[in-house]
Amino acid sequence: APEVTAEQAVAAIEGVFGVTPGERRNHTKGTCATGEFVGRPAAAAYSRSALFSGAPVPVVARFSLAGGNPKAPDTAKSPRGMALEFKLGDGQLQHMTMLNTPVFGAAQPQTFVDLMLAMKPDPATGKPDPEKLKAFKASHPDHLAHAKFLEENNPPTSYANSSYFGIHTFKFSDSNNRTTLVRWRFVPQDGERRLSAEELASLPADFLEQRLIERTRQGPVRWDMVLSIGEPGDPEDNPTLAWPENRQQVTVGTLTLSAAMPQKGAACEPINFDPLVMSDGIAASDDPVLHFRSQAYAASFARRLSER
Ligand code: HEM
Repeated sequence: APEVTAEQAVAAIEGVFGVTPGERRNHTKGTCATGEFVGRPAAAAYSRSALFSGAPVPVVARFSLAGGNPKAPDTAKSPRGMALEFKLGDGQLQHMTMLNTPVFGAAQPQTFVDLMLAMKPDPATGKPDPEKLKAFKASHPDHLAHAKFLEENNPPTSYANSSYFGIHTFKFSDSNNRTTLVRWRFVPQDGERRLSAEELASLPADFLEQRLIERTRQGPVRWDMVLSIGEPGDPEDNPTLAWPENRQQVTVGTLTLSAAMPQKGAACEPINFDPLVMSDGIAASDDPVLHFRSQAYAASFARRLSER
């Protein structure tokens, strides 16, 4: 079969959620934040990136709910996102565009597009056809680990009480050009907290933005950036497969967010958080989903810009 294109992927997302003119086609509902990142010397053993110099690096962040519904309820059992743009001193940028799930729900772009086609509302009922969703799950085993995680783990009580995972494998290169395969995640110093069943049923549609704004008013909110160090045989190009938990863990820096605000007119709004924007010392693996994302985000970005 011919490979699916980025335009087809964005059109399929629009088929499920419709279009909010001028807005992101996916992760439409979101909140901006600002702060800085400080790397630790331990990182130099893996990457020469200026990100880890130890000097404070300004960060623009965006938190979001997956999907193209601008009014998605904050109780939805869907992924939450954290996107970071690091402004390195020498004009370089580094992006990290993460989810609160340790794995993704598609080993190939086609699986993502097939999910959108299966989720498309039936014109008769206004809801997805349960038979199509069943058929999708039966024919796409690469989707199941992600779906199971979302089913078994309620959403976070606050954006500040969640871990966020880079999910894909990346290649870190040190100053001698020695390469290490890594996966990264951001672990909240406030601790992980999930909604109880009762909160899931009773909370209003909007609380994540207000809680983050209030949390940052009380003082800076921090996450540690932790690497898992890959070993031979670990999956390098499949974001649906977790690495063994006993891989070496290295804390390479701390993210500090000091302010949060609605996205309208704020610094994160116009950014295309393309995950392939990387600094010297950090490079992509061959993961086909990682490479496809860059094209899909560009297509979504072009659409939302043209409507402004
Ligand atoms: C085939 C796979 C995927 C497709 C087609 C896709 C598509 C998209 C699109 C179209 C956007 C909106 C871009 C914009 O207008 O700026 C988006 C946003 C986002 N995606 Fe993906 N995505 C995929 C996989 C992933 C994965 C694996 C992750 C995390 C590891 C992820 C995390 C995010 C986040 C956090 C945002 C919001 C970024 C922001 O705040 O601007 N996505 N995605």
